[in-house]
Amino acid sequence: MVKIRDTASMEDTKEEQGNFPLSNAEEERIFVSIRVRPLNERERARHDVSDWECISANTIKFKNNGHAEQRPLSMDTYTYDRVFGEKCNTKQVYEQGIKDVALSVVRGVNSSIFAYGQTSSGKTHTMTGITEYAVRDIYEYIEKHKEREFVVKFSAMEIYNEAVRDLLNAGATSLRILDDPEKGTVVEKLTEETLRERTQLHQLLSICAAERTTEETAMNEASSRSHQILRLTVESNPCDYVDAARSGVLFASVNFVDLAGSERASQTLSAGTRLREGSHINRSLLSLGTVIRKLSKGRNEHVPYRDSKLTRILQNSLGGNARTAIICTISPARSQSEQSRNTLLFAGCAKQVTTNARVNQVMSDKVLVKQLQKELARLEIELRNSTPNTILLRERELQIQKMDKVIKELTRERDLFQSCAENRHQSAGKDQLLRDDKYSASELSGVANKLLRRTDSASENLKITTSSLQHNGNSDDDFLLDGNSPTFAGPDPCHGWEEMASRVEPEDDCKEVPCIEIKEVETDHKINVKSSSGNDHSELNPVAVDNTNDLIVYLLKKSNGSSQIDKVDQESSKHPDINNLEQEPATPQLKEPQKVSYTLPTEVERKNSASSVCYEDNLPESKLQTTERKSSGKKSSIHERNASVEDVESLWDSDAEDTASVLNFVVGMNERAKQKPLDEDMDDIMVRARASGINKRVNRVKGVSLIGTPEPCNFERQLRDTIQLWDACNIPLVHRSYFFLLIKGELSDSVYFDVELRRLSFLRDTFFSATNSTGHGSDVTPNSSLMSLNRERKMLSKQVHKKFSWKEKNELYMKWDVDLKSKHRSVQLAWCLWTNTKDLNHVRESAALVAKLVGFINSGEAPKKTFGLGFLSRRKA
Ligand SMILES: Nc1ncnc2c1ncn2[C@@H]1O[C@H](COP(=O)(O)OP(=O)(O)OP(=O)(O)O)[C@@H](O)[C@H]1O
Repeated sequence: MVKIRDTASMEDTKEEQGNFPLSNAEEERIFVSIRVRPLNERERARHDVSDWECISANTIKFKNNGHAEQRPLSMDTYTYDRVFGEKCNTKQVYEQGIKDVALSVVRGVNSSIFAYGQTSSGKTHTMTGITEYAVRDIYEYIEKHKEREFVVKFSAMEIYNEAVRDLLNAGATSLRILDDPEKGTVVEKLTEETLRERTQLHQLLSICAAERTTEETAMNEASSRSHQILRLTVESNPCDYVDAARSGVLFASVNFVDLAGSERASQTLSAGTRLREGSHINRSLLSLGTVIRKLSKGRNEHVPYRDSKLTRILQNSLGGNARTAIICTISPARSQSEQSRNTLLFAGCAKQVTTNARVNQVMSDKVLVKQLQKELARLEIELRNSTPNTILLRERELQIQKMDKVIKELTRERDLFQSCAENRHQSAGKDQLLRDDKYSASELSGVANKLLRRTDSASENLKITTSSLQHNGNSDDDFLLDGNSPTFAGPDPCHGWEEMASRVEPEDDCKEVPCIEIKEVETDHKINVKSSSGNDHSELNPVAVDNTNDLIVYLLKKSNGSSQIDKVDQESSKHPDINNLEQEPATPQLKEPQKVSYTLPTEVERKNSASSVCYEDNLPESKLQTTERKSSGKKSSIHERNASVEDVESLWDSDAEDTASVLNFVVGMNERAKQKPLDEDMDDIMVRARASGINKRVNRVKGVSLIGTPEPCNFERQLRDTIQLWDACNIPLVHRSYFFLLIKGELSDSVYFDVELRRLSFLRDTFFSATNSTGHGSDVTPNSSLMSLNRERKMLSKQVHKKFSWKEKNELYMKWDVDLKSKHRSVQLAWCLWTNTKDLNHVRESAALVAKLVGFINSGEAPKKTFGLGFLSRRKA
């Protein structure tokens, strides 16, 4: 449905549309007119008088003429759209209102013209003329507008006793009433008429008019007892003043309805067939009246259109999609006054009814198919033309997405570096102070770089081999492997960081940082000689022993015998705690030493003992001799001199405190033992050593040669095994750091190592045995451990990147700058990765821990090489 457009373009059609304004046709009242016929012959014969007078164009007045017997009417004037008196002809009735409604059909607007009134009031007489005029005007309009195509369909039906008959097909059965969603109520089996059938229509109308003329003479005897409907349906292409698509078809119909007489049955004095006819007529008219009355009230209540065939067929015309005009005909005779009054009341109700007419546009099947075909062709053309563009567009969208990603990544990096730059700028003052400090971050980071590089080369040789012992170079590049540094078989924890360190800040200065000497490591571990490896040392061959400790024990046993060792143990049990010697002044009275039985009962230890490479075992005899010569070159040869306090002091004062030197010393002691009992000299040595305040070295001497306290090789082995297991189990650096904080160079350290080794071996055997085939022990190579570290680092890196937002990371970096005083981004990042946590408090604690570690390392109290953060240590002054 398309609403009628209220535009100036409609003005040119007003002339032919008459007075009925189309612009207000969207919602309008039913056009109601009254026509009063003249008194007919019969009425005149009865000397009936006319009681109705049209006092204006739209007002009719009842003339009471002073007849006393006449029941007074409730009102005597009635106003309608138009009233036509006795002297008005049908053409005037048509021209003054009906024409405009009837011609709406050519513009696609439904219309209906009713004739309502009592029998013989002139309904048929009026409608016959109006239909003729309307059809004539419609055809004239069609002929006048040759630019438009019209299809006119004509049908005539009769509703008689609630049955619909086709008046143009006498033999047809009753017609069924169907509901069309687009065209409204239609009657099946419509007879189509074209312009060529115009003659037939006129013939029909002429016949009707002739019949009515005959009826006039017979009056009620020829009265129509049915409702006759002539329907003219017009299909056309849209006119200019309708806002409709050109491809649509206007579809409208005009109904000319000649109703049956509205008189009451009682007034007809009929019976039988007439009564039955009247009941049906009254039923239809009663329904029509009810519909009109309900519509006139304007309420949204149910309108009983389906109560009768008449109202059902005229549903659209009554308050629906149609313009409607009702001509109420009345007889002026006084004898018909009450009927006339009823008709006027009906007209008054009808006047209140509004309809909502619209232009009906219907897509015919042919037009619809054509339109769809056109649309399909257009879309196909568009698709063909747009295909390359679509592909190109998608490619460009992908490019844009990629560029967006790159831009975001670059923006992120830029922001990160900007924040770094700001942090550095803010801490410039602090940096200045740090530069003055020997422990400045830049120095540390530079040192870290260099150490990392060195560690890299060193890690390739980390397996303890004879060659590593042979290495005694003093060059800075090899300082990590010099004899003063504790060596271990595991991979360097720093190794995995070197790549990041060198990548992030390759320009860092590399400063030499000598390792903390091994002599600073307090190795006060006591070892129960008998349980060091579970071997029977009395049967040991010096070449076949597994480790240094076993070798020492073997040598001692060989020189002094088991009884001597037992004696030493007994003697040592009387000695005071060696740790107390540091705090207490030197005194010749020995305190009872703390006896800590260091047992290695675990399978891990036993495996290590069997698999770990022993310095001495792998030390070729020729090299050993070389070492001995070197030692003898510096100090008086132990082989040549018997061990004495001077020997011990000079030995520990010397820089050659490597394991080989210790072994040389032990060998010398062994040879000396062959000549003279050892206990006297050793007691003498101990007393004098304490007096000279070199208790650490005394402890070490004791550990090496007298009472079996932990000696360097054992400590190194524990450390090495621990680190290997750390690597094998991917133990985070934070744990390693905490562990090293426990190590204070005391006898109790062995307990920590023991527990740690047990725990790690359990972890490795339980969780890492399947994934890490190399496991722990000599199979762990630096390369494999490095790969493991890198894997762990990558894994943690992913986790950290997921866990930390950039804001958190920046906060973390800032915290690092403050706490660690390190601008070395790679160190910070590495720590961040290793800590593997999102809890910033924990990270801060870790940072504080690292700072503490750095201080710990710098103070010389920790074996820096054993720390993953050893490279952070400063150059010794
Ligand atoms: N305006 C008129 N001028 C002259 N004669 C008229 C007029 N109206 C009606 N008549 C005549 O009155 C007679 C009855 O008219 P008509 O048949 O049209 O009435 P009706 O309302 O159709 O009756 P029915 O309901 O019984 O069909 C006819 O002979 C007709 O010629």
